[in-house]
Amino acid sequence: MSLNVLSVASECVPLVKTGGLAGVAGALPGALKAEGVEMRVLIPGYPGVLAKVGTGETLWESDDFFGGPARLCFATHGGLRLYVLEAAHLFDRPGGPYLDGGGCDWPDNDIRFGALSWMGAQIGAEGAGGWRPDLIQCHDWQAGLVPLYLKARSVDLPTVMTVHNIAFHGLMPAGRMAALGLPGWAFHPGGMEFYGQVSALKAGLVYAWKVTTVSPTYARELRTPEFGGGLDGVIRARAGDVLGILNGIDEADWDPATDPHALRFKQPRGKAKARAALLEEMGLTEGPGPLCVVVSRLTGQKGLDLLLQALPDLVARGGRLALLGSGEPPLEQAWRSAAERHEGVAVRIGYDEALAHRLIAGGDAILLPSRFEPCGLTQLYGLRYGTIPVVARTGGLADTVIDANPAALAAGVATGIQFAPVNAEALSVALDRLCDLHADPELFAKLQRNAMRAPVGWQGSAAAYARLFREISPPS
Ligand SMILES: Nc1ncnc2c1ncn2[C@@H]1O[C@H](COP(=O)(O)OP(=O)(O)O[C@H]2O[C@H](CO)[C@@H](O)[C@H](O)[C@H]2O)[C@@H](O)[C@H]1O
Repeated sequence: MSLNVLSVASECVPLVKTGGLAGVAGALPGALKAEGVEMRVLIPGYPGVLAKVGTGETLWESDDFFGGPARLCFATHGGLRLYVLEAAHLFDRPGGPYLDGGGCDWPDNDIRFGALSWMGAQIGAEGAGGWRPDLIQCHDWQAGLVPLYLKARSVDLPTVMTVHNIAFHGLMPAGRMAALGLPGWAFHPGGMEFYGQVSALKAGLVYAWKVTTVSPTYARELRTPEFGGGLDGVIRARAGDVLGILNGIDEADWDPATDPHALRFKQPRGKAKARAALLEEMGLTEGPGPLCVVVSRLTGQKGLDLLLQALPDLVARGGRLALLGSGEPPLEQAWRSAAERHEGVAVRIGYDEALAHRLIAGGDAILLPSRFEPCGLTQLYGLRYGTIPVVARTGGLADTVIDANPAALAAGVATGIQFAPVNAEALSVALDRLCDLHADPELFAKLQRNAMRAPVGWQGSAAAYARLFREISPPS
């Protein structure tokens, strides 16, 4: 029997993307279709979204929705069925979904995403345009208040809180509770309170029926003070309800044989042209070592400051590095200077989807020295393109890459390199191992073939989500 699921997300590919959450929110509806789940996505009507989906049918409207007029409309785009929350006073702004043009959080993000969550609960309670969800999936803090809004309305609808990154809590001053229509009874340490403030993510973790995160290892790590971001106690308290389900990637979008952005190939040996084109595009010369690539947000999480420290060793071994990223200004600056200092290093600061494809197609290896990584997507793209992932042994990186240790090499199952602990020395050793493997073309090609065969799609994970959804929503 078909199951209706509403997914509430602050970003969704192909409409708006700042990071991995958008890829997951955009891919899950398609992947779940085969499992008999109809998933519709509720997203904010940012200008870029409205420009793409146009004016849909109005399903709900109000003159005073958190301080201004708003309407909910239904639209379809690229196979997605969407509920778009149009509220100009909240979402019609320049800049990104969360930050203004200067890179600062919008001061009313709590209201903006509180409003999104309220609308999720509204659709849960009353349906929209004749469609009613059997369950709501809430992505990260921006949708964290949905389960609480439902509870406050005494609506007993199953909810799943999905954590893509526990580092973002969605904190708001307690004084905002009235404006957000949040119930005072939930403001205590066992509820939504986090050290005197409201945490939207904590509300989701406490009041959702189930909690998922994007890899089994991250699900275990979240129970520890090191990775739990102050919410490890809540996760431990709900241990029986927390499940790690690995992300997949969109295998049509990320297919080396059909990629519209890069030179195409089917076998590792076919990568040579994409590699040569990439060296040229990035202004790098051929070297004796591997061509390493990075596509990443530039934040402390991603550990790229560690790579800056390990860089001289890599370059000394004839390695090359091409990096695409944007994020924290000091890191952007440090990478710009690294490119000036080292001839073998090229850096592009910015967000560029097409270049990301060319980097992943042309690289020999993709580097993810993350301090924590709930799942990670670029190592999965790397596997699919035979671009060997060199990863920190944490979260989803530990779950998706098989280290090329002697046993795995002998068994013919190795797909990449893992390192631990996550520091510059261990990363240097890993890069040294990469150089050694790369120096043996036959062995390296074997690794690449293994990588390209590794399962990176949604199939298994979509089935796991569907099982969980069915387990908690009784047949209607
Ligand atoms: N400068 C740039 N130009 C072009 N594309 C760029 C880019 N910078 C990043 N990207 C793209 O953005 C996405 C990043 O996804 P990740 O999973 O690697 O990390 P993120 O930390 O955003 O996601 C969080 O959520 C996801 C989804 O659950 C988890 O996998 C992850 O571990 C968690 O931290 C990838 O699709 C990547 O190609």
